[in-house]
Amino acid sequence: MFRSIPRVYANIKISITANNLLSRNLILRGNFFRSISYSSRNNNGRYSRIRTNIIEKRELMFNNICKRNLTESPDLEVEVQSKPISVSVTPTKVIINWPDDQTSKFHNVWLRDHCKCDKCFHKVTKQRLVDTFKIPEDLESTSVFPEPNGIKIEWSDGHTSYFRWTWLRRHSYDPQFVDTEPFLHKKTLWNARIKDHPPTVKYEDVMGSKEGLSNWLLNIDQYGFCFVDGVPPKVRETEELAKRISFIRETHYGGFWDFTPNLEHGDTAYTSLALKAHTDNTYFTDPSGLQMFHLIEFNGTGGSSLLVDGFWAARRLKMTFPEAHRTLSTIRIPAHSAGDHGILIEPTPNAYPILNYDPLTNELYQIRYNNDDRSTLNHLTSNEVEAFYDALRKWNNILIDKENEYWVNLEPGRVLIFNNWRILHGRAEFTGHRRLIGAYLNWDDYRSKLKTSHLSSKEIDEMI
Ligand SMILES: C[N+](C)(C)CCCC[C@H](N)C(=O)O
Ligand SMILES: O=C(O)CCC(=O)C(=O)O
Repeated sequence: MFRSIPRVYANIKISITANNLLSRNLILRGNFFRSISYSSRNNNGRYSRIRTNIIEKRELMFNNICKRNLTESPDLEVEVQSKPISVSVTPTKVIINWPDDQTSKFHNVWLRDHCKCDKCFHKVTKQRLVDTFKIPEDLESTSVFPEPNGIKIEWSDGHTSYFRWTWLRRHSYDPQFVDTEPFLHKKTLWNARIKDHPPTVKYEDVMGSKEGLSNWLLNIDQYGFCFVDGVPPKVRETEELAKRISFIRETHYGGFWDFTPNLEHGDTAYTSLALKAHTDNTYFTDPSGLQMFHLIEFNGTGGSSLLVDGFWAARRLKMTFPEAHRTLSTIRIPAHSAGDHGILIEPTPNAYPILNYDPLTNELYQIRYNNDDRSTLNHLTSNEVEAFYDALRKWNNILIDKENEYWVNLEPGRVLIFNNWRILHGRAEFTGHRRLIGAYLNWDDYRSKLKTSHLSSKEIDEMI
């Protein structure tokens, strides 16, 4: 547990004197330290800031307490580090020095544009009310008054803003500090050994409480899939379970599906053929985020379900064949769904890489892979064609490695839901009658429910 962290109080007054000379006396009296810093315009008109810090030994203790606790929760980092040591201003910025010796610089226009007072930000709709384009380009702070939990800023346009230290620390952009969604990034990659302890929750927990729903969603986020046991093997209850997360995504296959191998739709899913590991909807610009399956009737042979952790496979590829990994992260693949009369679905732009990384965090966020739905490769150079097929073979070898394949027999009462942007799924061929029901859910609606089922409204306000 965290020891109670001493609070640091700040009592700072900054004033801008007349004839534009900037003289600032920052007197910061806190339990641990005093800091006196001031800026003045020197002879050639440039601002220089001289700061003398008198830091007593107790401040080191403060830092040590902070450091020991920081590793345990990035959110704590926001809390603990967001009690500034000193604040200073320039004609265009407000500068905050944090206890960990980090310094954030915020443009005046950025702060004014992000003001969260009732006049500038709609408390209910969480939308901006301030007119960004009426903020003076030469906006300056006329006075700044830091308080225990935040800072009040009076602006040259007559407006007053208030920002919580925790919000400023979380949204600092120069530099950036905190991963604003730490709990969403705890991923557990897995291989075939997951069969010994697949993530599983109970239907009555999911339907019965917010905690049950949140736990289900956190499992899906962490493992990429989760079973729900005890679900009545019926359409209504299964559809209700899907809607526990969000409304169902309608596609050209309909909304909530209930299908058998009767080619009701022009897709091999509606046959008894084997389906290799794939993700669905590579032909949509925005592939479904979650896919739910409930096998409610089956009397035949075969038909086992396959799951492969695409994030695990991508990591294996990157470690063993980095060049192939680079190829599949860059070469864009076209896809189509054209089996139904009057349907020709292709994404915009018309091709995406199989492995999609966030250009900002360099985190793998989406796998788009269905070799059967891949369209004609008519846009690659000769070298790219050779590189692509070489990389594809390496990728496929990882997907079909028994070490990485999790085969499981779905059965009535056990619902499977998985992240279609991460988990590849497939099916063994089968004979006989097989009735599968399920649904797609949108990615953004899933992530929204994941956050709102886990975060308080105050935490959500901190994130936006
Ligand atoms: C709607 N339902 C899940 C039954 C079938 C979807 C068809 C799968 C398609 N080949 C794809 O990979 O997206
Ligand atoms: O029939 C199954 O078990 C899965 C079908 C499938 O892979 C799909 O609909 O995308």
